[in-house]
Amino acid sequence: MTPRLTVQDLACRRGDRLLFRGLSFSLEPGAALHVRGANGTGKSSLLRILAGLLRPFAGTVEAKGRIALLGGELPLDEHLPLEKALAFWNAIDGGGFGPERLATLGLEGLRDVPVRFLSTGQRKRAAYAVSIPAGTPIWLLDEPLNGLDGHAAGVLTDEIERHRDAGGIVVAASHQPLPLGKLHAVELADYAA
Ligand SMILES: Nc1ncnc2c1ncn2[C@@H]1O[C@H](COP(=O)(O)OP(=O)(O)OP(=O)(O)O)[C@@H](O)[C@H]1O
Repeated sequence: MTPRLTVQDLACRRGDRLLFRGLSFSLEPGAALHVRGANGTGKSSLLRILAGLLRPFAGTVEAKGRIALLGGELPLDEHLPLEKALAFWNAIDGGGFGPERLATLGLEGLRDVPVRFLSTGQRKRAAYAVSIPAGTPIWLLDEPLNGLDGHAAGVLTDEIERHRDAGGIVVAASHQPLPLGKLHAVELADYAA
């Protein structure tokens, strides 16, 4: 299936505040959208709407293809060693984080370390491992490079670009510049209610 992500006239309300409204875009294979905006403008909320985890206040989201979300939290048991915590999800959805994936993400030396002891950047790399399964066509990435050192940021940037070259779609929310080619951008302040 050729992936596509189309949003029409989207509005988001959190609590009693309308964060943005009138947002529309359509992404084709290979496209990447940078969602920009100051803290609290609704970047994470938009990603959760796109992932189907939050109901929009108005408008529609049409996704063709499976969606993976790299959110702000690490969905791993904090008390388990990293390898066992990942294996839990591997058993459930046949995730693709074998030894090769751990090596790519620089996690192979951390298999026996309890998740709660991982550093900020290590947690981010583990989040990629568990949240972005190989072969998922639409990637939603919340602050994709925050906390990563230069090497890890390069590895993940290359991975994102390879995903696009293979026809994948990326929506990345960040208030920092993203070193990705041919980026579309949307500034949430332009859609503030
Ligand atoms: N469950 C909730 N109920 C009410 N308000 C919420 C809820 N979750 C988030 N908000 C509010 O919605 C607004 C947008 O939050 P969101 O996390 O989407 O912003 P953001 O642009 O991603 O911010 P940041 O750059 O700080 O990560 C914030 O003011 C936040 O307090």
